[in-house]
Amino acid sequence: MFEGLKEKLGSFRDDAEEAAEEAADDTTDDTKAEADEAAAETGQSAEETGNEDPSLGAKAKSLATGKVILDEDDLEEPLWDLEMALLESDVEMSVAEEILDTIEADLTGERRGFTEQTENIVTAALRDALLEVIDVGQFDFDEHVAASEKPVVIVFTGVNGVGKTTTIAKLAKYLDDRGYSSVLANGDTYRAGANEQIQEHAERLDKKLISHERGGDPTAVIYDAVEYAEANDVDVVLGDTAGRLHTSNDLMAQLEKLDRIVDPDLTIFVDEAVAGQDAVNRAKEFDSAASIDGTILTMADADAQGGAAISISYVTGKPILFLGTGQTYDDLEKFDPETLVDDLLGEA
Ligand SMILES: Nc1nc2c(ncn2[C@@H]2O[C@H](COP(=O)(O)OP(=O)(O)OP(=O)(O)O)[C@@H](O)[C@H]2O)c(=O)[nH]1
Repeated sequence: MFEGLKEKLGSFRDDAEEAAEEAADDTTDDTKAEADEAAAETGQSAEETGNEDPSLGAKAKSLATGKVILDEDDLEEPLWDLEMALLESDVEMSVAEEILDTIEADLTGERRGFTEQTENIVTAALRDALLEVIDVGQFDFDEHVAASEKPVVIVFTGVNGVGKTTTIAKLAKYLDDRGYSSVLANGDTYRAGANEQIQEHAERLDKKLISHERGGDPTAVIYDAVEYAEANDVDVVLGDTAGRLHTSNDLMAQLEKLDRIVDPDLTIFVDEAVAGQDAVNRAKEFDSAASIDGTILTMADADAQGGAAISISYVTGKPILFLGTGQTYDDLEKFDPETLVDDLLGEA
């Protein structure tokens, strides 16, 4: 998962560390030269005079503890390369800029005190920068379900063909494993074959499916599912919707009606990690049309770039809740920003 991105982050780390070492050498040389000069003037050694320039002395000394790091010029090239690498990985422009700003602020000047090796300092800056954009509005899905009044109604939105149906089935299994019953509802009354497709999953998972004829009203389907859940003590309603984005008015009208009549607890946007920047753009559009509460990215297992995973939370202001990591029902990983960042930095 995200191998290409890991490699690029690794290259930045190497380059930034090298730049840090070079800057450290320069500073040490400067300090030594100043001290030697002062010693030559008095005919004593620098240690004897105690005459080392206090600021340079402090700077050189701090290199051992890693307190003063670099100035902007030292970092210009590695940061430029990192920006290009992030954009190549389909990271959204504003997200790439935020990452660079955080790294620069962390590594230059004395904004933070470090007590470790250069390697750790660069890694810490990268970690901070990644978390800054990925860890946005994160909430615990399991806790949310536990704390919500039952039935919890979760509606899924997003364009067709991104694995939405499989994701709903995976989530039914996920909930099952945690002791929650669920009912599936096919609010995608638009697409031919949608009922049959979700029915197959429902049968395999031994779940009830509520569906209407093709062309029916999606809100009515989900409403029926809520009634079914209430009557049968079912904990969670998982409702698919048609992912049409022909005009956002269509979508808005559909979701406004859903909001008014069913009032879902969560609206989750589903898209493919592999779609990169397209997924990020769609997330923005769906969020402005439907005000999403979070995202599930499918096909993360097939995505080397990681651009969508890095960008979507920052761009929408809503967290990623799960990653789809394969084709079986168990291939759904709860999203944890720290775990992702550890993985990206090879620290998992
Ligand atoms: N490798 C991988 N395959 C997935 C993942 N999620 C879904 N798939 C596969 O993608 C294919 C399409 O998934 P479906 O759920 O049927 O999605 P769809 O019918 O194309 O479209 P929607 O349900 O409308 O999104 C299926 O073969 C799924 O097994 C995932 O996270 N990783």
